This record gives sequence, C-alpha cells and structure tokens, in this order.
Amino acid sequence: MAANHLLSFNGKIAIITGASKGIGKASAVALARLGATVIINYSSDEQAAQDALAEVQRLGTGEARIVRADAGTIPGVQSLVKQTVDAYGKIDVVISNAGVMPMKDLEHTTEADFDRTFAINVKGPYFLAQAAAEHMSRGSHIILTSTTLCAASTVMPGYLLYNSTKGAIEQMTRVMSKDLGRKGILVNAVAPGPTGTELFFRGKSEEVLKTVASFNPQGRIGTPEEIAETIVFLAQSSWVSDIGPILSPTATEVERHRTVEAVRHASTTFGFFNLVGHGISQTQLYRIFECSKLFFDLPEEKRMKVHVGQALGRSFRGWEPPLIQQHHDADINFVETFIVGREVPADDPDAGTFLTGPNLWPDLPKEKFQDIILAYQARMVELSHVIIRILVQGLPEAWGCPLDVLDGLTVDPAIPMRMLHYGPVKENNPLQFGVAPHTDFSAITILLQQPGTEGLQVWYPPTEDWIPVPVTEDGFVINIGDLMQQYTAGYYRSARHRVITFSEENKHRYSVAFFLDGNLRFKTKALDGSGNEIVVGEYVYSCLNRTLGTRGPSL
Ligand SMILES: O=C(O)CCC(=O)C(=O)O
Ligand SMILES: [Fe+2]
Repeated sequence: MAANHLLSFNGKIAIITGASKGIGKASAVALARLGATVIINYSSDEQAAQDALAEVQRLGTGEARIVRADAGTIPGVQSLVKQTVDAYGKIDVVISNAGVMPMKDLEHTTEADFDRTFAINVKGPYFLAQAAAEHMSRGSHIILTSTTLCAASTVMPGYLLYNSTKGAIEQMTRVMSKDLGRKGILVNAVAPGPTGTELFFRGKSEEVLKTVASFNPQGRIGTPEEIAETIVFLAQSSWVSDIGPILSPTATEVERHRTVEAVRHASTTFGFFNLVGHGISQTQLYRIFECSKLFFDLPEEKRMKVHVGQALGRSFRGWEPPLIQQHHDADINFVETFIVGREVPADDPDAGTFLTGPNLWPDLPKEKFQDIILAYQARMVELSHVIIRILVQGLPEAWGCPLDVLDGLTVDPAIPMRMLHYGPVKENNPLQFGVAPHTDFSAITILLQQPGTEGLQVWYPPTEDWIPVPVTEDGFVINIGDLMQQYTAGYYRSARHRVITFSEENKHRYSVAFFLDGNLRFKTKALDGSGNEIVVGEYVYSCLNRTLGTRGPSL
C-alpha cells in the first residue's frame, strides 16, 4: 500500500515547460519519481534536455519524453499539446515553468525586450492553458509560476520588466481559476523566492548573491528541489486521499504526513474528498448494495412493517418513504431510505432515547441482510476513527490538540446509516431533487456511491458552482459535517451538497451514507478553545428538528 501511495501519479500525464534545467527539471524528476509520465519541454539546449531525460529514466518509475518547442509562441505551445495528446490522449498536469529574467529597468527596456519577456512569461502560459484545457478533465491541474516579493520588497528597479510579467501571472491565476474552475480544472501559481537555478545565478556577483540570500528568512537561497515539492503538492489530485500510509506499519513519516496534508487541504478547501487505500475489499464493500436492492424490492406492505413510525421511542430507524425529510419547504426529495443505527437492545436503559435503540429488521434472511449490514457498519466505525485522527493531525499546530482529542466521539457512537434509493426521475423539474441542497449535521459522513451512477454535487464557493462528485472505484466520499465545522471553528468546511438524479433513462441509484454523529454525551469546546461546550446529542437533535418540518415523525 505504501508503495502504491508513493506512485500516486501513476498514469498521469504532465507537461512541464522549460524542463531541461532548474525548477522545471526538478519538478519533472519529482513527478516522475511518483510515477507520472513527464513531457520535458525545452527550446534550445538539447544536451540539457537529454540529461534531464536520462535522469528521469534512471529512476525507473515514470516515463518521459522530450519535446522541443518555443513555449513563448502560440504555434510552439500548440505543437507541445498536440504531440502530448497524440502520444497519450490526455493531459493531467500543466506546469508553465519556462521563463526569462532579463535585467531591465524602465530606461533600458526596448520594445523587443518587452515583447520577448511577455511572450515567454505571459503569452506562452496563457495560450498553453487554452490549448491544453480541452484535453484536461475534472481534477486536473494547471500550475503557473510567479515570484515572491520577500519581506520588504527586495525587488530592485532592474527587475521592473520581469516583475511586470509576474504581476500579470498572478492576476491570470486568480481569474483563470474561476474560468477553468467551471470545468473542474484547478489553477494555482507557485511563487518561489530567490532560487538557485542557472537562470538566477546568471550575471550576479558573489556580493549580490550574498545580499539576496540575506533577504531570505533562512538566510540562504532556495533550491529547485524545494520548489518542486510545492509543485508536486499542488499537482496532487485534491479529491483523492490515500490513507494507505496511515494504516501501513511500514510507511514512512513523510508518507503519513503527505496523507494528513492531502486530507487537510481537501477538508479546508472543499469539505469533501475521495478516500482510497482503506483496505476494505471490493467484495465486502459492494455487498451492501445487494442488501439495498433486496430491501427496496420488497412489496410496500413489507417495507411498511419497518416504517420509521414503528421504531422504539425516538430511536429513529427503519424505512423512511420519500418526501419526509425536507431541507426547505418547497423542495421535493425523491429518495427513500432504510435507516440502521447502532444496535442497542430494547432492555437497555437508554433504549428509546434520541437515536438509540434496537434496529428494525425486515423479513429477509439474516445472513443476506442484517449480518452484512452490521459488518459494514462495524467497518465504518473503525474507519471513522482513523479519519477523525487524520483530521485532528491536520489541525493548526498552535491549537496543540492531542491525537486522541476527538476519540470520545467514536465510543458507543450514534451512527445513523442511511441506505438510500433514488428511483428513476424522468421529469426535469428544477425543484425536484434526489436530495435538496444541505449540509450534514454529523462530524463526518462516509458515503459509498454505486459505481456507474451519478448525481451527487458539491457547492464550491470560489467559483459559485455545483461540482459533480465522481464515483471513484473502491473509494468513499468523505464529507465534513456541521459538527466538525463547529469543533474546528470553521477550519474544516461543512460543504453544501445535493443529489440530482434526473436522467432520460430508467435509472435507479443506490448509495449508503454513514453519519458519524458521535457519542451523544461527548462534549467539548471548539478545538481552538473558542465558544461554549457542544454536546453531540443536543447539537444533532437541534439540527435534525430543523429539517423535519411538519411531516416528520415527532422526535
Ligand atoms: O446519496 C448521496 O450521494 C448523498 C446523500 C446525502 O447527501 C445525505 O443523505 O445526506
Ligand atoms: Fe448529505
């Protein structure tokens, strides 16, 4: 599993401009080390490109090829894209790294200097993004290169022209991320400070280098490898987090740290991520859908026997027909649900209290239904414990949270699990949702989507867009719920999401949403120390009551 994680760029195609030297070369090597196929673009130094190619090939992990093209011209970037797509059929990562750094102040800039510098540093990246975007799918990345103005601006008038181009790149990044965000392509920029590349050393005296190094908080000039690490981080698919290294006893600290970082990044940015590397076999995973089908195929009178109204007291479990739970008065939710909770015997003193009690089991063979569902549920409790700990490790260090700070959540937890069935919806009515826009009340939700179906979408505020959440084979969708957002004072985002299953075909969709609400008596303040204590039971009760409207069972 650890090895698998190390090769997290397996099958990914990355174009890197100006990759024969410096930061571009270091990025090509770093990505190839993780399994990527790298397109090493260069414009003039054939020997350096061959050396970079050889270095990548020596790794024996990723593939590579060199492509000569002038990354500062439109025909150049178009040819680069064409050669890549002809060979590999797609592009996953574009790193616009090629650049020039002439020393030109206002007085000494000629029109030719201006045009050439803007062509390589701005025009090339602009049109490369344009040419590449149509071959890039959701979750792919474009990374542009800016520059950092450290401390009090260290930029001397001599770099007026160069820094003008980098200013353009920064604005381009902001707006292009919105433009391409609509297609799910992520656009970022790295802004290295003084970095020890050949381009940087050119024309600088020892003395100048010393002065520049002193501007850096660490008193030294950075290395291309350090910048490449950031580029690799940005190029990682933010939707997918592999928790293999957390579960594997042989994984290194670096690998574990990478998982924590990926989860932290996704949870602060989207509030959603795909989780793989959980170690649960495909057979065990997908058997739960056979249970769903068995149940929802039962005739209505058999489903009625386990109607939520039959559940003991306020334990809230059993069959919930469509239309009960509503998030807004006007919306219609076309989903029916079979709810299973933690099995608490009827003679337990707490049985019948909120979310606590025995499950209602329909007239189906125990070994084909109940046993499989409870085994799945047990795995989800274990998995939720692992995820909670990863999330705790991703919290700001300044909060000083011990690893087990939220462990109490997973002790005898309230775990309503909704086995969901969306019948065919053929009418395209904007108010007709599988599930209307909402956030979950839970700490976290572990969702399993049926392969081959679609419909789940998440709201992404920066681009004000609903983004489809793809089904990852063998993967879970994890989302941060309201309770976790409260605990982390908003550091992790509880993201709005919805389900739309409208389709011309007669399509059913099944999914299973496991909500870790947590131990109902567990209480803590927000982990940054702010606010009042939150008691899980009280919190979830108030959230649930809000959405049930007048049609829900009284709790
Ligand atoms: O079915 C799904 O994919 C999501 C369901 C959901 O968001 C929910 O039940 O809270
Ligand atoms: Fe949800």
